[in-house]
Amino acid sequence: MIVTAPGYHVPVLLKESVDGLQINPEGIYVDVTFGGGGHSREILSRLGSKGHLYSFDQDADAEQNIPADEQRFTFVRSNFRYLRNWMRYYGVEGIDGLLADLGVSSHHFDDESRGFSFRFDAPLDMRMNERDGLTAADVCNRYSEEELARLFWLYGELKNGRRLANTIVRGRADHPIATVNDLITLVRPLIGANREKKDMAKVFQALRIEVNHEMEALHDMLDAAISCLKPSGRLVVLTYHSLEDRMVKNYMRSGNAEGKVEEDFFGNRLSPLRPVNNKVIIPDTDEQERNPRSRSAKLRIAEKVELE
Ligand SMILES: C[S@@+](CC[C@H](N)C(=O)[O-])C[C@H]1O[C@@H](n2cnc3c(N)ncnc32)[C@H](O)[C@@H]1O
Repeated sequence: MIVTAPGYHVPVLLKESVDGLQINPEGIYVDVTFGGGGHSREILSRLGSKGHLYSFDQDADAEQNIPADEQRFTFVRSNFRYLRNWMRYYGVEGIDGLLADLGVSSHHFDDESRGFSFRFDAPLDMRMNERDGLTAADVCNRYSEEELARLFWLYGELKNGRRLANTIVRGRADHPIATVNDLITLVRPLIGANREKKDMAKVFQALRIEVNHEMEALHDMLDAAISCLKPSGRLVVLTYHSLEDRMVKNYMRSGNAEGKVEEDFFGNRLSPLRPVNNKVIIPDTDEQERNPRSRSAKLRIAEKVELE
């Protein structure tokens, strides 16, 4: 039976993603995005007494979902970009599979106090790890117009990124941006009423990705995953926007973010990973209806190749 943390987060493509790990009951697995623990609990349900699961989350709130399974489960309160160091710390020489379910959880969007959602007024924070780094308000107040335009364009895919950036820079000169409502008041006039929800979500997504350095962390984690996986070990990744999906796709095909495939003298491909599903897996209409937050999900699976 599949058990999930009620109210915290509904896991996406739960069966398909955990099936993708091809679990060996005695193997060592890593869930780098523990959240509500839905995927972790499903992995644990398929492990025997000698298997082990290490689950990462940088957000303290996730700790409330830690299962009582000390023998087979270790929670790592850290950014997943430090995966390799943590595996070394725990004396793990190779892992049989890694699952990543990227981004934030429903808990983040539903928490009225953390500034992830434009539905609630709160300090404009958006840090998953509240112990570290710039808040979204700091980004809005300190970044240059050029830097703001780049992040709205790149991480929000907003065509009017330049105008948004210019409006923020002019607005903050009168009144520093501190809260969700400060930001909404400034940018709302630039967003068409018929697209308000969609475009506001993109503005917030862009800031969240920047605040949490999500692309850089993903890059570092994928490099670390390649070096930690045993031959035939599985890499399973769920993404929610096109930039991160492109990076995952490139890594799975070529072992690097650029998608550049190295070849040996004879023209054989030298990629450390082999995609298992050439066609991306997405939630069916039933899951999309049950869980609207699954709508943008894309699942990719790859296997570590033993290079000679
Ligand atoms: C989409 S949720 C995962 C939900 C989980 N699969 C479940 O079934 O409940 C993503 C989680 O990963 C965490 N996270 C995102 N980026 C992270 C990073 N770079 N390092 C550690 N945790 C991260 C977030 O705090 C969030 O709790």
